[in-house]
Amino acid sequence: MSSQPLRIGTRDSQLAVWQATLVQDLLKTAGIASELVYMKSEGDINLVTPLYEIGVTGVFTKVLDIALLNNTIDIAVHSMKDVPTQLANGLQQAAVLERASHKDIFVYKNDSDLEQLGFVNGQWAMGNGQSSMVNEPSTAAIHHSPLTIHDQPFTTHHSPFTLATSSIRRIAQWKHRYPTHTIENLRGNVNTRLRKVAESNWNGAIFAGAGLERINLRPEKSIDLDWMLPAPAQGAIMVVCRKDDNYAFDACQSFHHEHTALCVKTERDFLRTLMGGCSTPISALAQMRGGKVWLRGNICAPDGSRMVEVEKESASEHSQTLGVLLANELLNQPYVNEIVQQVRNAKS
Ligand SMILES: NCc1[nH]cc(CCC(=O)O)c1CC(=O)O
Repeated sequence: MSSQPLRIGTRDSQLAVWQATLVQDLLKTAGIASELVYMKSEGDINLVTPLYEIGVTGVFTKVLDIALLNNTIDIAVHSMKDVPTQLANGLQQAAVLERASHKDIFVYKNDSDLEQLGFVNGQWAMGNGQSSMVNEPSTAAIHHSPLTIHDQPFTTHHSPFTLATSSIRRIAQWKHRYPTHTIENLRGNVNTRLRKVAESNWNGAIFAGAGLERINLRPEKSIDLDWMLPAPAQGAIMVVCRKDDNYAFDACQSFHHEHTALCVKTERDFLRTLMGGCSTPISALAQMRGGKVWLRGNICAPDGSRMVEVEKESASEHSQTLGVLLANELLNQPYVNEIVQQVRNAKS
């Protein structure tokens, strides 16, 4: 149908352009011509009223959603963790790329800071009440939701420590582990945030490992936060197209990564079942293990005073519903409804 190049919409940050260029290269490998269309995520788009009706949400994705629906681009490339769990009406997922690192990382100034965080001899000390590191989950064959209620912080010496991040999810998990630390706001794209950290007196800041690694900006002084559970779909890239656009959809199938798509779907089902919307203190990580899907997820009180975490492994026939199942198990645990209420109140 189309001999015109596919128009790939992207935000104009370095990371967004890198991700869109990756998709362009993959399309080229599949013999499909494309071009990049750059958009500002905060533009002066005069469509405010219809937005609600067409179901557009998401500060990073809105402009590209509208461009798709207005037929000025054919596909949009997003960091999947920024995409609302409910896509705008008229749009569909065309592909999910193979996941890069899902981890949050800590970018720091001085090696002595690591000791203060309990990272000694190349290992994270466990806080009281902490279970295994999230990136080394238990390998028991099948287990049904062994539950851990984490309500005791990691304790270390009480020197002042300032962490910079604006993510509710990262703040909550950090405060849960280090309740005495000070948190500073840090906004902007990754380049801006790295610069602000370098110019500040803060001890350090948290970034998504994938974001910095993709554009070769991961500093030497950085460490994987193996105890922190990531945002649902962190490290994955999603390509979106119009629902009726078979050409664009088909064009993306050569790089659709089935395992990644199943894992991030599971994480996003977990998130959606607990609470619609993004920027919540809800974390989740799903991984394929010997043909099964393993999922761990948690919700934190925004002030870090509590964290409730659950995990479950599913035979493949149940993998489509694992995220919903685990979220419902979490909702039945003590404190969770209370935390959900706190989060809802904080958002409205
Ligand atoms: N919310 C911003 C955002 N969205 C996606 C990434 C990084 C890439 C990814 O997670 O896939 C980042 C930056 C960060 O969290 O440090």
